[in-house]
This record gives sequence, C-alpha cells and structure tokens, in this order.
Amino acid sequence: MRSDIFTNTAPGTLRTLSGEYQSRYGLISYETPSFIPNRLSDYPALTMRTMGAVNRASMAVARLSELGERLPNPDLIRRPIMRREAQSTSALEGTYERLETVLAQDYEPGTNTSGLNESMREILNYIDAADCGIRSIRDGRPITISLIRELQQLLVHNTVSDNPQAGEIRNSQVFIGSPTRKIEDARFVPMPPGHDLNIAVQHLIDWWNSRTEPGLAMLDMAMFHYQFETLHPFTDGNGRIGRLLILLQMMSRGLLHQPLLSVSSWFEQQRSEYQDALFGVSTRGDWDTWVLMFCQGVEESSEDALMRTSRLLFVREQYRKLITDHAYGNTVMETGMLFIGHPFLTVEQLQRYIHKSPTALRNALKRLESLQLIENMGMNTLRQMC
Ligand SMILES: Nc1ncnc2c1ncn2[C@@H]1O[C@H](COP(=O)(O)OP(=O)(O)OP(=O)(O)O)[C@@H](O)[C@H]1O
Repeated sequence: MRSDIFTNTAPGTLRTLSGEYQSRYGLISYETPSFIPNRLSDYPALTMRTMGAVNRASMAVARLSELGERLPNPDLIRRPIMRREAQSTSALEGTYERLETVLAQDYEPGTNTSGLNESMREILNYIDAADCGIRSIRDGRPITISLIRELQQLLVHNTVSDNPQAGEIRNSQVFIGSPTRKIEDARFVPMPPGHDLNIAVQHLIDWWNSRTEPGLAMLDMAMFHYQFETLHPFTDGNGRIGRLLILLQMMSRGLLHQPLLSVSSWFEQQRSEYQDALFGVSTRGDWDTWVLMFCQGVEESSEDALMRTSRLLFVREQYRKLITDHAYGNTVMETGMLFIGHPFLTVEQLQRYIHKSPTALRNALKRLESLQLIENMGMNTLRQMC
C-alpha cells in the first residue's frame, strides 16, 4: 500500500508491517504500511448537499417501512428480495451465480448444501446468515461481536474459508485488492491482528450501541460501515457482513420493520467508486464523499425495493382477481399465492408447502397454466409468468 497518499487529515495512523508470505516461488519478504483508524467519536462536518442526501435516504427508508407494514404476507415477499441480495452481495466479491438460478434453488435456511457447488453454497450461506441476523434482531438481541461472529461463521460454513478462524476476529494479516499478489501493491492494508484490533472492534460495537438519536441513524450507519470495512475484522466475508449489518442496523433502530431492502446490487454497480469512497476517508478524511455515496445507495436501493415490492403486490392482486373471477377453489388460490414469493417452484417443493393430494395439486397447476399465470419449464419446474 502506498503511504504517500495519506494526508495529515487522515483519521488514523500508519504502521509499517513486515513479514513473509508464501508465494509459488517460495517465501517472499514484504514491508508495507497498514492503516490504524482512530476510534469513531463525533460526527464529521458535512456539506448541505450531503445533509440533503442523509434526509432523502431516511425518508426513502421510511416509505419502504410503511409499505412493509401493509404487506399481507411479508415473509413470502421478502424471500425473492433476500435472494437477490444474496446473489448481488456475493457477485460484488466475485462469487457469481445467475439470479434466476439462485431464485430457482430449492433451499430453506439451515438445510444441507453439501451437494451444491462452492459459489451456490456461499450464496445460500448468505441467506442463512441474513435469516439468523433478522431473527436475532426481531428477538430483541442487540448487535454484538458475538452476533457478528455467528453471522460470519454461517457465511463461510462449508466453503474454502471455513477454517479455524471462521467465526473469530482474525488472527492473521489481511490485504485488500492485491491482484498482482505482491503485498506492497495491495490497495489497502488494514491494521494488524491482535489485542488492538479486538479492542477497536469492541469499541466500534459500543459506539454503535451508544447511538440512539433516530434522526442520525443514517449517518451512524455510514460511519459504522466505513469503520467496519477499514478494520476488516475477519479473514473473509467483511464486505458481505458489513452490508448485511446495514439492514440489521435499520431494523434494530426501528427504521425498517420488514427486511425488504437490498443495498448490494447498487454498490455492485458502483463497485470502484464504493471502494474509492471508503479509501478516501482513510487517506484524507473525506467523510463527505463517503456519506453522500452511502446515502445515495440507500435512497436508490429503497426506491428500487419500493418499486419491486409494489410490483409483487400488484402481481399478487392480479393472481387473486383472476383466480376469484374463475371461481377456482382454495388449492388454486394457495398454489397461486405461493408463486408470488417463489418465482420458480418444483413439484416436490409444492408438495412440501401445500398439503393436498397430488391430483388436487396437478389440477391446480393446470388451472394456473390455463390462466397463463405460470409456465411449465419441464424438468418438474414451474415458473411465475407475470
Ligand atoms: N480501501 C478500502 N477501505 C476499507 N474497506 C474497503 C476498501 N476497499 C474495499 N473495502 C471493503 O472491503 C470489501 C472487500 O474486501 P475483501 O476483498 O478483503 O473481501 P473479504 O473480506 O474476503 O469479504 P467479502 O468477500 O465479503 O468482501 C469491499 O466489499 C468493501 O466493503
């Protein structure tokens, strides 16, 4: 990491690290600065433009929350939204599966994924971690180190990163973005592991839990996200856990009651600006650019979630009306409603969710197909058509 781009307004200090790493050519020695951020304390000075973005983001989340309160079946509607988040937060870190494949994957949190490929396992692990986080917040559990460690452990479960450091604050050095594999060329080198890192992470969590002013929650989340990523507490999964925490923080501060927000797709589209903005805080204390970007991301993601959720509600109403107009019975209605949260369903899944005879289910599917609400894709899979 270059040290000359850190100015005297950087909110931290540089410490030189030296060591050796194993390359394919043998042990190579390195010497590089690492960045130790100051503890978060007061709010940074922000421009009027950024304060406006903070307000707009808060209002967009409030609108989404209001819609969430009116949802007839929030758990069903949240399912495709969480899968989309799982797909894009993983894509941001280079783990890619098509969204359709993720939506079609027959999976419920906690079930065995060992037969699946590594990238699908990672994506489904995110669903497990998100599910665990959401349940914890709903049970009134505060955001603590132990909760965050539990989420990271779920995220890396049964993947290449499932090692003795899974679920632990790291005890080894990490380097962000060193594509040439030369440590000196890493874009950012977080602080070394050990006592100081553990204390810094604890301080960050205490800082978060001491913030209670609702009007400042957006700013708190932006600052928290920067500090979390800059500390990089884990050996893997820092980006994904950091972005999951944004949702959990909104829920725990009462800004959002239903987990309808997916921020990663927006950050994925702005990947290099996102990393530059985080880096800009470290190198020159440019909080304004970072907070502005964070709030734009939250605002646009909330607007997008509002649009997607409203569309799902509209589709649900269309299904309901058509099925009612044709005087079809409960099984058709129940089956049709299931497709709202499951754009793809296999016959086996349907049999698991709807406890009716195979003939009744077959008839219900035929009726939904005749109404052109679903389509048979072959291989026992049906797809929502609206
Ligand atoms: N300059 C930077 N300062 C602080 N954080 C950064 C910086 N650049 C990127 N990040 C954060 O680090 C994340 C990527 O980190 P890294 O490539 O080490 O992945 P990771 O820790 O393995 O976790 P994940 O795979 O979930 O990101 C980014 O998503 C971003 O949140």
